[in-house]
Amino acid sequence: MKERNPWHTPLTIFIAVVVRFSFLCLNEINLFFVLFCCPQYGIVLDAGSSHTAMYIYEWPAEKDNNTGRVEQTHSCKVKGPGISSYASDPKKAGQSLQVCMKEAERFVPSERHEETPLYLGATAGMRLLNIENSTASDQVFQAVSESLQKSPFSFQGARILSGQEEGAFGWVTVNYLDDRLKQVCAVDMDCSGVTTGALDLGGASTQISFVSDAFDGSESPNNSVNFRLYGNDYNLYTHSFLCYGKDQVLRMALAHQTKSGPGSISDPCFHNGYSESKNYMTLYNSPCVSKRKPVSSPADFTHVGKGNFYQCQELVKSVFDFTQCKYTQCSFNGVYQPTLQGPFGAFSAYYFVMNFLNLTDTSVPLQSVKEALARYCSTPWETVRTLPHPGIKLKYLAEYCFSGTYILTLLTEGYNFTSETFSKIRFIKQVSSDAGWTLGYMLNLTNMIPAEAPDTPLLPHAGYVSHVCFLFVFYLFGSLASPQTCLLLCFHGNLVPLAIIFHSMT
Ligand SMILES: O=P(O)(O)OP(=O)(O)OP(=O)(O)OC[C@H]1O[C@@H](n2cnc3c(O)ncnc32)[C@H](O)[C@@H]1O
Ligand SMILES: [Ca+2]
Repeated sequence: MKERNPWHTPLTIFIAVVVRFSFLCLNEINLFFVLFCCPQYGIVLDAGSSHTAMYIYEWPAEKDNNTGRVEQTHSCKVKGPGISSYASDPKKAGQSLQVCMKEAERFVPSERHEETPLYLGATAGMRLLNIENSTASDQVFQAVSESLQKSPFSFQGARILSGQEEGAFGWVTVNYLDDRLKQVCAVDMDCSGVTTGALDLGGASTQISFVSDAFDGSESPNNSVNFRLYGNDYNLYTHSFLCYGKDQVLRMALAHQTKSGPGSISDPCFHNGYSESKNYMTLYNSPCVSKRKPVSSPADFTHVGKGNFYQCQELVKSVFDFTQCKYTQCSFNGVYQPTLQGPFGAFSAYYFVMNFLNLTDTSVPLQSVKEALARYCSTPWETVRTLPHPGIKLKYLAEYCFSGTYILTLLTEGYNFTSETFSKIRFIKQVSSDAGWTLGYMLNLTNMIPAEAPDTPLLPHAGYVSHVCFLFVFYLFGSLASPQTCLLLCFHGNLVPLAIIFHSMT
């Protein structure tokens, strides 16, 4: 007769089961906490030409974040102009960021402050200041860096983004938010058609970025950016036009009209009845126009509006150079551009302006959009000014006719969108997070988008919860049924030492 194992008593079996449960619980609770409890944070300051904005991003703490769940949880608009405007008093540039940084301290839990990366990226305003006066640009960076070093976050540096980076990270953001990057493409299958192009219109520069079959980078390597994201290769076309943001183009249009130094101009891009005195020095105080300053002019000129969209369109066209192109095809100013392809997301000023004008519906024929804008431009300034527009600055109100005309001219004459392809554009402000380069920049710097697709996709959270519940129930019933089943289940949890104990008991 087989001798009874002295360990095989109800008490030892009970203890073993309890120990096993504890291990299982610790294991699963640990994973549960990693997934649900302790999010991580990242902060990006977008130091644009017109203003600075702070964005706080949050994501689950799991290491290989390929779940596409980085979310913008808060944003803060810095009061005052962009940091490049503080060239004559750089300390103020640093001080201007403090209110938003204090806000960040409240929105990121204090126990996470130290490990939260903080980045500042500057765009066209600082690019222009750097061209104009690199010492002043260095001093502004010094001041903002000193100010950000005082924050409790892990400051990772302040730098100027190249135009190419600005365009490429804007494209990454749009496609990440649209969930376009994780689509699995079969070998030799073309994945380019499934991405969204990005159109960003700032105050001092504008970017166009898209994937095109017709572009392999060979014709114009400077416009080519290669990405490998989630196992897919992308050869992105991107170009940034410095001075073609809407504020600098307005300067160029005014410079065009004041090149002979008159005391008054009649501007078709401003409403009839608009009349403002403007300063020549202020107008020409930018590298985008400084070379064109008239040799003799009074201190000021009177800027008078005459509200004519079609004449405004002709004026705006004069800021583009369509005469030279050494490539097979160009957009403008001799810049190569392959044939447009795919849907496009247009954000920043594209959205602000078209949204104000009620022209974001691109299923409306392009001709009707132009007619609507022509009607708006011919509205007297007195009517526009006195209609209720809560929260809209008077300066923006005065400029919407010009801005809308510039946007349509840039898209159609500049980038070659036609009546057919215009409908492929979506004017967007947000897709859960704001559209812009900041999210793409942070995803890149924190290595959040893997080059290769993961072998086994992570369990979605709902799946994870059912997994834990299933294990508990399965294990409980199995253990109650027999110690042998209990032994078998021990291996499931890879708890080899516990399994050895069980083995000695049976
Ligand atoms: O990219 P850069 O060129 O550095 O410029 P930025 O980052 O400062 O530019 P934004 O996208 O923030 O804004 C683009 C332009 O839109 C203007 N803007 C912002 N809000 C607006 C609104 O509600 N209506 C009209 N224009 C607006 C702003 O002054 C800029 O001239
Ligand atoms: Ca910008």
